[in-house]
Amino acid sequence: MSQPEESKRLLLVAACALVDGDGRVLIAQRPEGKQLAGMWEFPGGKVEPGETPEETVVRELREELAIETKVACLAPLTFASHAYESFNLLMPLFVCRRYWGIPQAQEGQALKWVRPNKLRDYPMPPADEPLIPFLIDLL
Ligand SMILES: Nc1nc2c([nH]c(=O)n2[C@H]2C[C@H](O)[C@@H](COP(=O)(O)OP(=O)(O)OP(=O)(O)O)O2)c(=O)[nH]1
Repeated sequence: MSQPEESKRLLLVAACALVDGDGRVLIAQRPEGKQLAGMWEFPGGKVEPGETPEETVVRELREELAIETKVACLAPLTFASHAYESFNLLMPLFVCRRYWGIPQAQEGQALKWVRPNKLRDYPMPPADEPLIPFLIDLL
């Protein structure tokens, strides 16, 4: 049964558009068995207690993609706010153009570098759709 509106929790997730030298952004496919499986998303994850969203992105890029970056290399672009059935998502989206290493999927997820105007060819979580025009404008 879905939760009543007023008891839905607010989930803070920090995500990152990693940009390469050609102005393409990296998306990752959510693995089978997870919520929203098969959808293409921006790397990131839940902000853990005591973390800033920027620290979350640095950690998640290391865990998911084995690349290193720094808080100072993250620029805020926009945010997603979406009411999912069981929680309300608030997701700042950062842009990162400076990082060390070559992204390699650490959790079996498929990865793709995509031009922002092609992002609509990939099914993304509903929260992500409003983010696409900001990336098209930027890149
Ligand atoms: N990383 C990321 N998450 C997104 C995007 N769009 C979107 O709706 N989400 C949602 C999916 C999840 O409910 C939540 C991210 O949680 P997560 O990836 O850390 O955690 P998860 O559900 O995979 O579960 P777990 O790793 O904690 O087991 O945010 C996106 O572009 N990137």
